[in-house]
Amino acid sequence: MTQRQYWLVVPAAGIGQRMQADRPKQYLQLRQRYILDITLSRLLDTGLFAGAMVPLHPDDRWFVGSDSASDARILTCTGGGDRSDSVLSGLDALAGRLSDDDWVLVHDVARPCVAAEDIRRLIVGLGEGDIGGLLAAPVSDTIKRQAADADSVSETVDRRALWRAFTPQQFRYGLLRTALGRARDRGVAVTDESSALEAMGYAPKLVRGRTDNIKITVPEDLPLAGWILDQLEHK
Ligand SMILES: Nc1ccn([C@@H]2O[C@H](COP(=O)(O)OP(=O)(O)OP(=O)(O)O)[C@@H](O)[C@H]2O)c(=O)n1
Ligand SMILES: C[C@](O)(CO)[C@H](O)COP(=O)(O)O
Repeated sequence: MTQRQYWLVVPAAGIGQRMQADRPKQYLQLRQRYILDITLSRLLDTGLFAGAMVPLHPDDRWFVGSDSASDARILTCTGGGDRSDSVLSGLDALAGRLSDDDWVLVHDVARPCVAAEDIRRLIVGLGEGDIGGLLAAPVSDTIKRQAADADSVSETVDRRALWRAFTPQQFRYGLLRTALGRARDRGVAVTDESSALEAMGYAPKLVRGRTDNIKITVPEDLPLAGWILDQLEHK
């Protein structure tokens, strides 16, 4: 049987508007390291991947000074206007290195607390026959739908079948490239890879992941991520 390669695409072309910092959030520091360097080393140190493609903002001036810039396992390309454009640019830039059946794991650069055990659970949980899937966790809060005035509750939503989508999200290279290309061509907005596959009628697999795999989004997430990393590294 052919041994399939596993590659990473780590979109890092965002500007971090909600973080309100003086630079994109992936270049803020946690324990004297860029978030980008922490995320990439936690992924690559698993030893599971052939390499990582990292789409960057066209005006990025920080990557060149990062530890990752001198890591031969890491390639870069220019990202796009939204996350899905950046991921598609990354997949396009990998053309010729992967065959359609190789696996790609897409992981937000803004999720540095990803645990190696979660990555392994995702890869093992998706059999060779599967189209792919994602790390996710069942919603645990009571969920409200806002009313038209945006200030009050219209209803409480039944949460029993609701999951929060995380990354990594793992799909076959060829199918993911096709799905994201179609979503773009049809003007379908997709905020994750699974949505692009769902739009083609596929049902990606949900693999339960750790809820401390947070996406650093707003300022209060930064100290929380530092604390989570301390716990993960002292286990
Ligand atoms: N055009 C874009 C937008 C986002 N991303 C990446 O997609 C991931 C998730 O996006 P998000 O957390 O929303 O990051 P930002 O877009 O940077 O944040 P904001 O929405 O607050 O501006 C991040 O790793 C981000 O760098 C990207 O590669 N290209
Ligand atoms: C991919 C993702 O992190 C899954 O939760 C999320 O969809 C990214 O969304 P954002 O709109 O870019 O924050």
